[in-house]
Amino acid sequence: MTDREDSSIVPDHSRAEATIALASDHGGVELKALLVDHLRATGHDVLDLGTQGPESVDYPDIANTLAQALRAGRAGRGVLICGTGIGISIAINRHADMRGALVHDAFGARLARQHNDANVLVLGGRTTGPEIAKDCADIFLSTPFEGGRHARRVAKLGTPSA
Ligand SMILES: O=C(CO)[C@H](O)[C@H](O)COP(=O)(O)O
Repeated sequence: MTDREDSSIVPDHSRAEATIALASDHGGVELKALLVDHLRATGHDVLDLGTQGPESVDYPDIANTLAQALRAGRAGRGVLICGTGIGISIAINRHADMRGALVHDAFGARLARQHNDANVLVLGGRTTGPEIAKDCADIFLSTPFEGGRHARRVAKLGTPSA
């Protein structure tokens, strides 16, 4: 049997692409746990990158860990959470290949995909309630990018000129 015939050896990139990576600092750890359970219960493959407890950790480190996981192809999209979502949003958007969208409602979650082709949903664990967060995650993960005029604008995000 060749490697190509043995599915245990050939990496399943389509499965990794469908995987959702989640990560939070201590300010988002409870909401992350809730979303991990929710996404698994609704049939998603989930990669939980921590943190796992109340100990204080630094949100830039968490954002960098998630960026590395997406870049390595371990997941196709990410969810990041800190207390407000602000710090971890700033941190993830320092990576040129990451488009993190700090979202507070369903409308923002939908437009973050349709217009911005965001690959990382950012939430605030101390600002967004569990039902709204689940709604945001469901919409974010099921909404396609519209392309067209938005593709031109998204392309410009990668080439700041001033
Ligand atoms: O929201 C955040 C960053 O934007 C952090 O979660 C927050 O600053 C952590 O604060 P503390 O150390 O007081 O728990």
